[in-house]
Amino acid sequence: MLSLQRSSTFLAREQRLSSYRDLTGTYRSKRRDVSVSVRSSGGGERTTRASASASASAAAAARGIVMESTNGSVIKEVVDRKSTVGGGVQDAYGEDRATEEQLVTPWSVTVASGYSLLRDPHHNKGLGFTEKERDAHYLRGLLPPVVATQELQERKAMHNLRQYEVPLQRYMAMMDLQETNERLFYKLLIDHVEELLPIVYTPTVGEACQKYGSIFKRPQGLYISLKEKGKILEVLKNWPEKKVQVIVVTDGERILGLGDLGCQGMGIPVGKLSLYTALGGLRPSACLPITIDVGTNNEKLLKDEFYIGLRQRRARGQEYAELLEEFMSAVKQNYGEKVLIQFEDFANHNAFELLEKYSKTHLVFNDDIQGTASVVLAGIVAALKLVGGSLADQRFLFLGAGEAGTGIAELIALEMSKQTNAPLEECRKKIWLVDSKGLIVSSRVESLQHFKKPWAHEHEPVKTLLEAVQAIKPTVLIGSSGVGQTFTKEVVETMASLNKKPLILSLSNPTSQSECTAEQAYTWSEGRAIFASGSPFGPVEINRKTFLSGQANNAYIFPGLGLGLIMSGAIRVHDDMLLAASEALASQVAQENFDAGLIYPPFTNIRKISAKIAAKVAEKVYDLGLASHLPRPENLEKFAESCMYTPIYRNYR
Ligand SMILES: O=C([O-])CC(=O)C(=O)O
Ligand SMILES: [Mg+2]
Repeated sequence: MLSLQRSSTFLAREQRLSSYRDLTGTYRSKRRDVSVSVRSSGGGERTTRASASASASAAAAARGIVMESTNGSVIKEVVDRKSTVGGGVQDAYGEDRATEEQLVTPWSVTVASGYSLLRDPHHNKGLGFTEKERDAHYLRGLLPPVVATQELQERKAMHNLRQYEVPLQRYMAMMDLQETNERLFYKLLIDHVEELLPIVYTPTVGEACQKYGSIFKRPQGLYISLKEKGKILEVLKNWPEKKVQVIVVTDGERILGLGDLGCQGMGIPVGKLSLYTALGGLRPSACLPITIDVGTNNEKLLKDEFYIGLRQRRARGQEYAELLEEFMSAVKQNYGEKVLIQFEDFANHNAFELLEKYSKTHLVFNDDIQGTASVVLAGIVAALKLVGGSLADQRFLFLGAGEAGTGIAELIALEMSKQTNAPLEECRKKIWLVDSKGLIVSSRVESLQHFKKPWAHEHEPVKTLLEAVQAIKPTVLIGSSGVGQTFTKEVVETMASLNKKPLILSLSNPTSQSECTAEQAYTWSEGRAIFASGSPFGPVEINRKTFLSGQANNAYIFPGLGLGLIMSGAIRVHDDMLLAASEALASQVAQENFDAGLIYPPFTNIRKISAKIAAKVAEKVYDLGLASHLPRPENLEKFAESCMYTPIYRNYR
């Protein structure tokens, strides 16, 4: 291990000299931001932003000369740890390989200082700037005298957050923190993951998306609308970070189980990516949230004066396909083929098509189809310890035959086929799906959408879920319908009458859309159900006995999966990687979890779990010959851990 120091040129004084007050007395800058390519003398190219008034510095920087600000201050900041692999030197993600000699050669970037430093969320430390830093970086007088540690700031932030009783207010406070002091935001999220996950993620993020227009303060992520057609590459270039490694993109048509929220779906990519960093250790600057706005068919939003998106109905067909094609090509052109693109919360019809089309040419995966499948398979495999029997001994019934339902069904069938050597087709026959028209059976095959066809087995028509439970006699019941309260008392009671330990998974999000609550599942099954849900439920007390339930949410999988793909330099996603992720997660359920009736490990250990998932995924990537970061690190789990971002404040010297 060695650490890389890079020197940063701070241009505070130049900034001041070139600033003036406008007529309203507001401080204005004469400079225009320009993109500048900064090349280290060692040859590794970095692109950053500098200012035109600093063009001399920029030009010098571009030639690899370390510039000093006009008063001569140069700041060195320690950047993320580097690891030595196979004699060459590689950064934590396998990027920018350089020799040791090159690494000690400084390269320069321009970073704000003084007043601007306090308003730069990536570098701000609040009251955490030391006396020396205050002197060196023009902060004297801009902060009160006290110097507060990050731990103290964390305690204060948590104290303040807990004063809010309304979850949406906590969400807004967290977003404010992310936008003002990124490292403190991640420290909070990592150290209090169980408490804060329901705030920055489901269920509160769902409400935030519904009200996104009215709570909107500062833009987060990148908006690409029909207006940007023909200019998407330019739009991507406007994003300030150049080393993007993962993009989460939505078109907002099916946000959780809340339906079409159009442009306001942005809360989802933002939330998912904050988990990539907090749970999976990807650097915040490597994460890019994107919302593609092709309109919305949500009448309420179209009439809402605070709506932030295009006020038109959704583009479909060729117009939609062309915009997406331009987007996908622009991403590859701008970031290369190793950037991971996670499709999130697209409606069924587009989700399957986009995945099918772009999985051949890009590093893509659909979290709702594949991430959910991987996490649910893990829960089922773990649950077998409590339920008994093998995977092939179970009968599965789904309510909901969309992305999640068919995605999970297919991954279960694949795993079953792997375990038993039975043909996939045979394994699928143990899995039944109910959609809005009843049980999916062969007599309906002509009218079924293509992704439902493999599940049309021989059976007489069955109209309702209850009748389907009675007819199929499942051991496992899975809700993926996006419709709340559909696992009725009769349905759960029937499951309990058929099974000693019925496995019931209510996956739909947010909490309002859950097929049943934890309390209902435990009460109606007389405490015999093994239950997990997509959104979290607290402990339930029945007859003075406490029941816990796990969260079957793709948040267990995508951060580790993403880390594994990125650290190995994967160029394609393969089903075997999803199975590997699933096995890795299932193996993390400890005896004490089982004893408490849980089929998932607690989120408190999630960074360790993510490292294990990443290692297993990377192993598959290497085994399948899809890795571009060579040579393969010897200990993948240690390597994954060493890659992970930590939110501790850095020293500016
Ligand atoms: O976001 C979540 O909590 C899980 C998910 O992908 C969805 O429900 O669409
Ligand atoms: Mg989703």
